[in-house]
Amino acid sequence: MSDIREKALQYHSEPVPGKISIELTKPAETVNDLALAYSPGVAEPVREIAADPNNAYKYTAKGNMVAVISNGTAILGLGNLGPLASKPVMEGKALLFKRFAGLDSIDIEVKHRTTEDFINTVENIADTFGGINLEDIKAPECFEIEKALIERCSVPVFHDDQHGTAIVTAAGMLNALEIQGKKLKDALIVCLGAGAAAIACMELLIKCGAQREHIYMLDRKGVIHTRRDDLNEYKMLFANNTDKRTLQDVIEEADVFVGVSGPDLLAPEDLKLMADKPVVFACSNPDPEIKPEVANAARNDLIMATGRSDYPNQVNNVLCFPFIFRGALDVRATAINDEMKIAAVNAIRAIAKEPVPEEVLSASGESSLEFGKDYIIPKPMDPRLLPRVARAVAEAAVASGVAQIEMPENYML
Ligand SMILES: NC(=O)C1=CN([C@@H]2O[C@H](COP(=O)(O)OP(=O)(O)OC[C@H]3O[C@@H](n4cnc5c(N)ncnc54)[C@H](OP(=O)(O)O)[C@@H]3O)[C@@H](O)[C@H]2O)C=CC1
Ligand SMILES: CC(=O)C(=O)O
Ligand SMILES: [Mg+2]
Repeated sequence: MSDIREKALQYHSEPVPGKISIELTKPAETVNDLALAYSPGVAEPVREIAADPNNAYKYTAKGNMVAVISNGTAILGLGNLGPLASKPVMEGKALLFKRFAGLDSIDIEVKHRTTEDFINTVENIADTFGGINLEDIKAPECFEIEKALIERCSVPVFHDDQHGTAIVTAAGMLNALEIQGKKLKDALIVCLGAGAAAIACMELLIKCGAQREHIYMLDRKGVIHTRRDDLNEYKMLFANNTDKRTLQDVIEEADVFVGVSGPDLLAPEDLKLMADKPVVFACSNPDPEIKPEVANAARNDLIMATGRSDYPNQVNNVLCFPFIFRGALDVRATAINDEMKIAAVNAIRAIAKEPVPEEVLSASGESSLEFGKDYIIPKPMDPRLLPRVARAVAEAAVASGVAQIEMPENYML
């Protein structure tokens, strides 16, 4: 067994299987405790909630609880391996919610026959939670699922692979282009992948200033162009009127490569065709579109990021989802809208430009980190992410009218 395989399997199996458990927040030792926790005392909050559903926030764990829900159809870049196989990733997301934002989270893996079955299942359990984080659901079904659930649920529903990835990609990209002396509005962009992450990343980059006609998107069949007759409505939005057909055709003189597709799909020869000072985000997990050591051997003027923790510049939705849900739940936002997403982009990118705390250096095994080629975006364990991103998101929710309560006094200060 390889070193990482052996260590990972041991980590997941010992001392107890899995990565999460449930803890009690109230005493449950005596007859009196049980008379409050269960029968007869529990009837009182039941009556309160039946009279006003908002009382669930007062008397249950709902307001601090996020469901991580998947059907296992796009588990990282490993593909459609089914709901049960996605459980380690979903437990992992729950671990990250708790570790980074103090949010309780439970993973739910759903078997279903039709897309409508999945939507109904989630809709029917949504009120139990403060928010729903959809995860690793493949395109194009993920778009229909998220849209239907946003319409039908009163708690925020957020497909992390779309919007969490897009927020972190936009934050990292704006910083990387700034370091390379380029502007997003001028950048020629190649996006390998045309699924959940790709469509959302490109849409958010456009909202941040990129030009749609400067983007070439590719799927398994090559460049997405107007003469193809096999495009779904989401890919159609990125169809270029062009004669270019292959990755090699479009990557020539490109400023930016975003990979949200699969492993080892960008060859060093392709990378050499890019413009001076390119930005390469090879974000497929666990294996990127090009390994940093291969990319850096091919040219030395690039900024390189991956989705992994073991290389510099981790562009991964972990930098977003714990904090955006924290902010959303703390003002009881009914949705996570564009204003909240852009607030998260700006808050994340600003932190990378400030001196790095000692504890982050120590947790990263680095003696120094400074805004530049190898440090375009904060590390996930940076303690400034929680207060800064959550506050920015909560303020944006209040300002944009989706918060159901006011900003808590001195929130995250
Ligand atoms: N770093 C991060 O934070 C994140 C990274 N990702 C990574 O992005 C990747 C995609 O995830 P997601 O969008 O959720 O999955 P989807 O299944 O929704 O989309 C996958 C897309 O990749 C395309 N693709 C797959 N293989 C190839 C190939 N050989 N050549 C060109 N295109 C290819 C598919 O093409 P087609 O449409 O033709 O099938 C599809 O458009 C995964 O590797 C995942 O790990 C995702 C989310 C977050
Ligand atoms: C990071 C993540 O969510 C993914 O690769 O799917
Ligand atoms: Mg994912």
